[in-house]
This record gives sequence, structure tokens and C-alpha cells, in this order.
Amino acid sequence: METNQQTIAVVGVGNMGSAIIKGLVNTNQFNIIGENPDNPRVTKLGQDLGFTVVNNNQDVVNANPDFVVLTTPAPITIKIAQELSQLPASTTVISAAAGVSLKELQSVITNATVATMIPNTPVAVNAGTIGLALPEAITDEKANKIIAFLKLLGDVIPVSENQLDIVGVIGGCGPAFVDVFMDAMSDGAVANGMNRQTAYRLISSMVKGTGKLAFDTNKLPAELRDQVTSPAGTTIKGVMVLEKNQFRYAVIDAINKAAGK
Ligand SMILES: NC(=O)C1=CN([C@@H]2O[C@H](COP(=O)(O)OP(=O)(O)OC[C@H]3O[C@@H](n4cnc5c(N)ncnc54)[C@H](OP(=O)(O)O)[C@@H]3O)[C@@H](O)[C@H]2O)C=CC1
Ligand SMILES: O=C(O)[C@@H]1CCC=N1
Repeated sequence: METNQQTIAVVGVGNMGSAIIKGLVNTNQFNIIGENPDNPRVTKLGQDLGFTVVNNNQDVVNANPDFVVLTTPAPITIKIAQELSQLPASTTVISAAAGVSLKELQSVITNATVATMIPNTPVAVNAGTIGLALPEAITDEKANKIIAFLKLLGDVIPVSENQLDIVGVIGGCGPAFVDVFMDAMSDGAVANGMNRQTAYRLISSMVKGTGKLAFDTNKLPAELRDQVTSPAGTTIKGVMVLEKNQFRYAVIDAINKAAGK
């Protein structure tokens, strides 16, 4: 182990914790610790990806980590944060637990700096979308350090804490909504004679490129759609079917329901 490597501890190696660890492993620049109750799945992941697995939070404190990322189930995250209360001021704790506030975390983690974020699973391939809420009193130096670290995992979008819930729905749940869309598209491709594996490659490439075009050009989705819909062409026929079946309303309603409305 190189001595100048920063140490990152990820507490809770489930879906999100694993995704973050994979993204960090890809950077090849950290000493990574994953903390989870003893579980063969996590032991195997540690062996496969080459990170250290520990089963209690005292080991996390003892490792004196630069960053601790909390990816534990939201209802038990404060209890786990209590076990990390002895972390020193040099550590930054970033919680990904949806609905757990900075204030709650700061009430139990008193020395270390605390931030909250909502990432999404594409962090596993360093293409995540991360909404980040920083405490008001944070220094620019600390804030820049946190942002530089998270940028290794994807795009970092600073938001106020009261926007994190909607970030969670759009950025956090969004991949699942897009996955449902892609899965349905693959059914359509198979119905038209394409094999499933070729359909998945085609569809995921198309979604990746569509997102990149929108992100890089900053053009409105409607403008980009208009560039595809040739007069009397095939696209407008499909768009009309989506409108007839209230696709747009279904998406808005899904977001409202996921947001608890
Ligand atoms: N999944 C996502 O896309 C997103 C998730 N989040 C947040 O991330 C957090 C985790 O979600 P997700 O990964 O989906 O859930 P998972 O259930 O997949 O992962 C939770 C992990 O925490 C572990 N765990 C349970 N108890 C403890 C404990 N006492 N100490 C340490 N680890 C523990 C579980 O271990 P075991 O399996 O062995 O019980 C499991 O590995 C949640 O707070 C969620 O809000 C935020 C944004 C997006
Ligand atoms: O489904 C959930 O509750 C978590 C939060 C955002 C994405 N996954």
C-alpha cells in the first residue's frame, strides 16, 4: 500500500456502496475500506475488487480515513453515525442516506466535517449524477476538497439541502425509470426481429449518446426532439403514440409519486 494514498471508508456495501467502491477502484488512487455486517457477498466483492472488508465501525475510526461515505439503510444511518462519532476533524463524512439531514448527522458526528449527497448507480462507471448539499459554515478549502473527490465519480451538482429529495427522485430513482424505458424498447426491438443482446447494446448506446448530446449542448429536449422528427417521417408517428398513451403524464406522475405526492 502506498503511504501517500488517501483512505476512503464506505459504510454499507449494498447496491449504492458497491457502486461507489467500483467507481473509486477504477480511479486506482485510494486505499479503500468497505464496512458491512459479515456477509459472503461483501467478502467476495472485496476479494474481486481488492478492497479491505471490515465488520465494525471501530475499525473504520481506527483507520483514520480521509473520507467516510455512508451508504447504509436510511432508517439506521444515525445509529451508525453514532458509532463513528469519534472520527477526527481531519475526516469528512459524506452521507448518501436519503432523508437523513445534515443537522441530524452533525448532532452525532461532532469533530468531522459532514456533507450529504444523493448519488446514483452510474457512479460505478464514473458517470454518476451527484446532488451535493454542504453545510453553510464549511470553508472553501474543505468544500473544494469534497467536490474534487466526488467529481471522480461523476457530475457534481451543488444544491441546497431542501432540494436533495427531488434530486433523489430525478437523479437517484431516474436510472430505474430509464431502465424501464430501455427494457420496453428492447421488447419492441425483439418484436421486430432483433436479438435481445444486440437490442440492449443499441439501446444503451442510444441513451448514452442522447444524454451526452443534451448535456454537452445544453439544448432544450424539445429542440433536440425536433431535430429528429423529419416531416411525415417515422419519428413523429412514434411520438404521437407516446402522446396518445399519456407517456409524458406517466413520467410526471411517476416523479410525483416517488416524491411522495
Ligand atoms: N440504490 C440507489 O440507487 C441509491 C441509494 N441511496 C441511499 O443509499 C443507502 C443504501 O441504499 P441501497 O444501497 O440501495 O441499499 P442496500 O440494501 O442495497 O444496501 C444497504 C447495505 O447496508 C448494509 N448494512 C445493513 N446494516 C448495516 C450496519 N449496521 N452497518 C453497516 N452496513 C449495514 C447492508 O448489509 P446486508 O446486505 O449484509 O444486510 C447492505 O449491504 C440508502 O440510505 C439509500 O437512501 C441514495 C441514492 C441512490
Ligand atoms: O429507492 C430509493 O429509495 C433510493 C433513493 C434514490 C434511489 N434509490
